[in-house]
Amino acid sequence: MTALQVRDLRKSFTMHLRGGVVLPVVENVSFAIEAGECVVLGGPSGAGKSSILKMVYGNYGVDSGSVLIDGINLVSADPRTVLTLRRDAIGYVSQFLRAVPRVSALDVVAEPLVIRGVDKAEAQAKAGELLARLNLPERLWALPPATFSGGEQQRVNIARGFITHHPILMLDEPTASLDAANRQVVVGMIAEKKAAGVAMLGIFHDEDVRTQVADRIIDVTGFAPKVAA
Ligand SMILES: Nc1ncnc2c1ncn2[C@@H]1O[C@H](COP(=O)(O)OP(=O)(O)OP(=O)(O)O)[C@@H](O)[C@H]1O
Repeated sequence: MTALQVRDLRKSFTMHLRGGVVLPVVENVSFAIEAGECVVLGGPSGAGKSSILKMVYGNYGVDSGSVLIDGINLVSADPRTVLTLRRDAIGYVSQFLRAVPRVSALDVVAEPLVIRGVDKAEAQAKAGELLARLNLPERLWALPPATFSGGEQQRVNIARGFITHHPILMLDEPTASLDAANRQVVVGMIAEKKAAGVAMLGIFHDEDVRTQVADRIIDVTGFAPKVAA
């Protein structure tokens, strides 16, 4: 079953502070992701991997093209529909945690479940399970993550992104700051999402992780804009 269909996306950036210079980034971006499949975007730095991920999630506007989820085109959907899709259909695990002051790591992780109406104690229990699995020392759970190390913050972020069940999940370098042991924990968590039928689109710079998780690698240099003759 196709979970996500991307058709003919094109993106350029207009540099308004640079006399309106237009920088084309990608064009003709088309691919589909099946339920239970993990597709990884590959290609050199600056080729447009992050831009594609952000377009698919609706964070970046596009020049043209469509992103279809459940028959809805996220690119042209109104903001309320985009929010509904993000609540129910498509999740995003970013590379960095947006730490909220005074909220404990446990509650940062539990929050997406609480927002969806899960009982707070139950959500915290699930959050604790994930943090334990990701080897975040229990003494840190009650503290706000603002002062945590890069790898600790990333693990809080991963736990927060994986605690809900979205049928589609964007993974933006979720293992970038992790040590080898925790990278393997994340590889295992991704395998479980696959088994649960989740369709994933990700960026992984770590080659070892990439080979373990990717069912298919899309080289985004194939979407480089053709220079006008
Ligand atoms: N907000 C922006 N404004 C202007 N140009 C941008 C913006 N975001 C990205 N770009 C440009 O678009 C191109 C693609 O960037 P992008 O971050 O998508 O590449 P990437 O393949 O993810 O790179 P990396 O592997 O280094 O993260 C780059 O040339 C970058 O300078």
